[in-house]
Amino acid sequence: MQSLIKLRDVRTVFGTKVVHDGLNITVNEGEIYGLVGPSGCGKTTVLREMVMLQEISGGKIEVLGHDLSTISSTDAQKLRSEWGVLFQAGALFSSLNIKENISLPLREYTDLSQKMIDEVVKFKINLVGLKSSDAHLYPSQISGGMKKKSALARALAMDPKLLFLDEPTSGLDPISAREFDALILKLRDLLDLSIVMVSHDLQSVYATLDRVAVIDEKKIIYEGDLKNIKNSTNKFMKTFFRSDFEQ
Ligand SMILES: Nc1ncnc2c1ncn2[C@@H]1O[C@H](COP(=O)(O)OP(=O)(O)OP(=O)(O)O)[C@@H](O)[C@H]1O
Repeated sequence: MQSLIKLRDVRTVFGTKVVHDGLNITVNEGEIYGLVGPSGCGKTTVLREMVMLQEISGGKIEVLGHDLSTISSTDAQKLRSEWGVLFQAGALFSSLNIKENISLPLREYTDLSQKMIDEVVKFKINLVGLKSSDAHLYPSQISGGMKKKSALARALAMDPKLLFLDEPTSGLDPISAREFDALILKLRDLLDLSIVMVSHDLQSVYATLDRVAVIDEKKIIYEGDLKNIKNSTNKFMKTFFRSDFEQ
């Protein structure tokens, strides 16, 4: 199996605060890989480091065969078009409607004609389960679930191999959250995606993840499938995966 993302001995320091001290992570092709851990352990920061929004203080990150610390700006620009990102906050531009939001990456990274862009956007809107008639609505006019779907459609605009999701079900009601889990699984199979997902949502973790990495005390304290979790003696893991320990 090919590994698409490799973090080796990654260190992250903000001022005097050490957030990560030697993270090792391997994300394989085709898997849905989760990052969990206590609040403030640096899950979002790892995701930002993987997509070149945050520099690391030490170690090495490789994504799709590129060492991020030595990559040229041309390769970096190309690499950015090979992944999609769904961040927790500020997902959509409020002054643009759904169609315009999804069009953004196509305008930035391609020279497709307006007609082609409209076709791609129409397809993506359908792919995530929105209606064609939703295209002209603005973020303020749609539900939380629809916003997440729109942001997902935008993340998928460029047909990425890799998708990064930061707490995709946060703020959603339980029904919409489970619907979003199902959508992620469906899209992974349909589009052959590899997905890295930060989550606090235990149901989502069990419904979607193939493997999980647990960050605690600045390190990865567990990396593997969800079956072996109950052998852990770590306090966070015992609390987070409580139902597994009670069986
Ligand atoms: N740009 C920054 N400058 C200074 N400190 C930062 C910066 N970004 C993150 N931090 C700090 O790094 C730590 C990890 O933050 P991060 O948001 O990655 O945690 P998290 O695990 O995603 O948290 P949560 O689960 O609460 O969302 C926090 O203490 C945060 O304050």
